[in-house]
Amino acid sequence: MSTTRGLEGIVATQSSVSSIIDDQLTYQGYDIDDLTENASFEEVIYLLWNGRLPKEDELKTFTRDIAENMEVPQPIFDYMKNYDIENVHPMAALRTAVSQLGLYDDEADVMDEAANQRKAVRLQGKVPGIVTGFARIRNGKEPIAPKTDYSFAANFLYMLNGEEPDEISIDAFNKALVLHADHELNASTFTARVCVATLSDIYSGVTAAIGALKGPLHGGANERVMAMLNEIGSVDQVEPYIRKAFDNKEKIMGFGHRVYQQGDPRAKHLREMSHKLTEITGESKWYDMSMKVEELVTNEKGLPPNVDFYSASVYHSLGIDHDLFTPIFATSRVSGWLAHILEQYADNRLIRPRAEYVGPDKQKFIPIEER
Ligand SMILES: CC(=O)SCCNC(=O)CCNC(=O)[C@H](O)C(C)(C)COP(=O)(O)OP(=O)(O)OC[C@H]1O[C@@H](n2cnc3c(N)ncnc32)[C@H](O)[C@@H]1OP(=O)(O)O
Ligand SMILES: O=C([O-])CC(=O)C(=O)O
Repeated sequence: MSTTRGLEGIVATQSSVSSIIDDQLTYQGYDIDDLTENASFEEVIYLLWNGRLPKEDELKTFTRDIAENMEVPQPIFDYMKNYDIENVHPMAALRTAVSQLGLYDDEADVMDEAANQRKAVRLQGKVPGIVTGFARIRNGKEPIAPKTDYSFAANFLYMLNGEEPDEISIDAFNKALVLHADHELNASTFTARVCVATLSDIYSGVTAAIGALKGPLHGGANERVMAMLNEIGSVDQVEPYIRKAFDNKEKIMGFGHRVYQQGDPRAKHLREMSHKLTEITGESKWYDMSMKVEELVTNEKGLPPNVDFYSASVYHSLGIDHDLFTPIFATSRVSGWLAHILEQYADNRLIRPRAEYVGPDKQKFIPIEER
């Protein structure tokens, strides 16, 4: 038996949802650059779940269908109100709430394809309300009901702030959602597929995936990027901070990637958005500091930024609390998880690899009083 640490380079399944080939990311064959410039997030969800772009009437119906499924069951909000909420991370709250959603869905364990498609719409619709509802409840405010004539991106910002969002913010948020929607067999997507390959339900699969995304080596890095920028404080402090981190062999959050060799194709879009948005807010320092960090880490360690690096200053510029960055990643990625879950169900086989045993051999049981 031979093992590959972290399953690096192992091809564990076939998938037609998204691909990374020669450092280029595509969803169902459409280049991410093209989709980021031109597509709404709803169009991308439809594409991921159906394998093709929607026609005009299909998109209208689908967009409305998701918006009409955004209301979160009140008991989930009531439960949040009983948390020791100041000590609850929003990713933990999201993980718990998605698990609870299964309790309020009569079809949770109905496994036919049509029921799974309906559950996918219900789940995708409710994640924004959970994230924004939690953010409001912890600030002593009531959750805000979605507007059925708003887009997904507009509804998220509206439910978060209780104000009609401006076009620049909606466009930036929509682009961020498109960029984060899917990413081949990343850790959280693999987790979702392993879970549902036992023929467990969609809510279990997405709950497991949220748990995997939460970690700092995966989606949890974006929140930590902002913490690092905050700690650095100003452009002239970037170099001493990063050199000290190098000396201490610390990982710089938002850099490196298991698959990309030359760089993450999503980062350039987020870099550009960060530039534009920080100019608008009059806080270019976040962009300038990020550029300086990138210059040092890329030149000296050969590590380019990944999707989590510039998304931090983008979300900060949209006025979003830093611990909501990873839940926003999840709000988008749930579309990819669901696409992979549906694909797994359509041609399922239990995922059960082997472990090479390296523990002690031929042990003999010793009675407790003799140990
Ligand atoms: C959406 C996403 O999930 S994107 C990734 C988000 N995560 C981060 O940004 C966290 C920081 N980055 C990392 O920890 C890694 O680059 C990962 C987790 C993304 C990829 O991990 P792996 O493919 O397992 O690479 P691994 O951690 O083995 O790193 C290989 C080498 O590069 C170094 N390295 C990798 N990333 C970094 C980093 N961000 N800062 C400093 N050094 C790094 C490692 O220390 C290691 O060096 P060594 O060989 O001298 O020990
Ligand atoms: O693919 C990965 O390993 C992590 C990543 O970039 C993502 O999930 O978007």
